[in-house]
Amino acid sequence: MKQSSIIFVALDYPDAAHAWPLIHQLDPRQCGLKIGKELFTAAGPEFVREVIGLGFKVFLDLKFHDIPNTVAKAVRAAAELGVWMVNVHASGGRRMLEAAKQALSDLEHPPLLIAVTVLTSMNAEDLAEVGITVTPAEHVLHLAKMTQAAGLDGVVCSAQEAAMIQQACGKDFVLVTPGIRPSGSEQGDQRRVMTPEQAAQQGIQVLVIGRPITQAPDPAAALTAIQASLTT
Ligand SMILES: O=c1ccn([C@@H]2O[C@H](COP(=O)(O)O)[C@@H](O)[C@H]2O)c(=O)[nH]1
Repeated sequence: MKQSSIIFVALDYPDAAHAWPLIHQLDPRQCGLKIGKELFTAAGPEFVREVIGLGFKVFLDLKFHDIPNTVAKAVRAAAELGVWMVNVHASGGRRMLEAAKQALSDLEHPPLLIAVTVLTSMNAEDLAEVGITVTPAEHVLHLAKMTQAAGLDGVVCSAQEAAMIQQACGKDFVLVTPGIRPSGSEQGDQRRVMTPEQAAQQGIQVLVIGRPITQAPDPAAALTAIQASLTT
């Protein structure tokens, strides 16, 4: 049986004041919250603690990408905030991934540590421009295998790559998929996309959804409709 997917709402808002109206309409038993670079830079760690205090699982999506020592310290600081999941860029390399993992090794309840493979906004042309001439899927698979070998819990990828990664890394390896677009919704800057229904059918553990919810006239209703579509 496929396990059920949990939706993390990407709170891509300019500050806490813009985020709270939606948060107050959400139920921590129904969804998690993703706090990324924009909101974290504006609202800071105290906002993260407040949201966790309300009972929400928080995915701190800061995509650390730096030298191993710096990333290890950043991941540790994120864990001490009490977040449920934190991420780094797999392209930081094996030693960076291992240092990040090691930084959490003495914690009784460490957050899930995952690595971004290829951003869902990138297609083959984008990759070629940065000197990567294999297909996005090939590069994703390479980075996913390296991430698993370094001991991390999973990867961020497109839902389009889920089956391939599950086959190579097993079903317990956590897949986190942004680039989720209900049919008819705007793709925007995303390039490797899939509908929520198709993604949920793949047994993906975490679906990250931002603008299709946050830019909807009634964001809470948009989330409810997407959740309902996953179970029908
Ligand atoms: O490869 C990646 C990694 C992270 N993201 C983040 O997910 C959300 C997606 O938002 P949408 O509005 O649904 O496009 C956003 O916060 C990104 O920073 C990603 O899209 N792709």
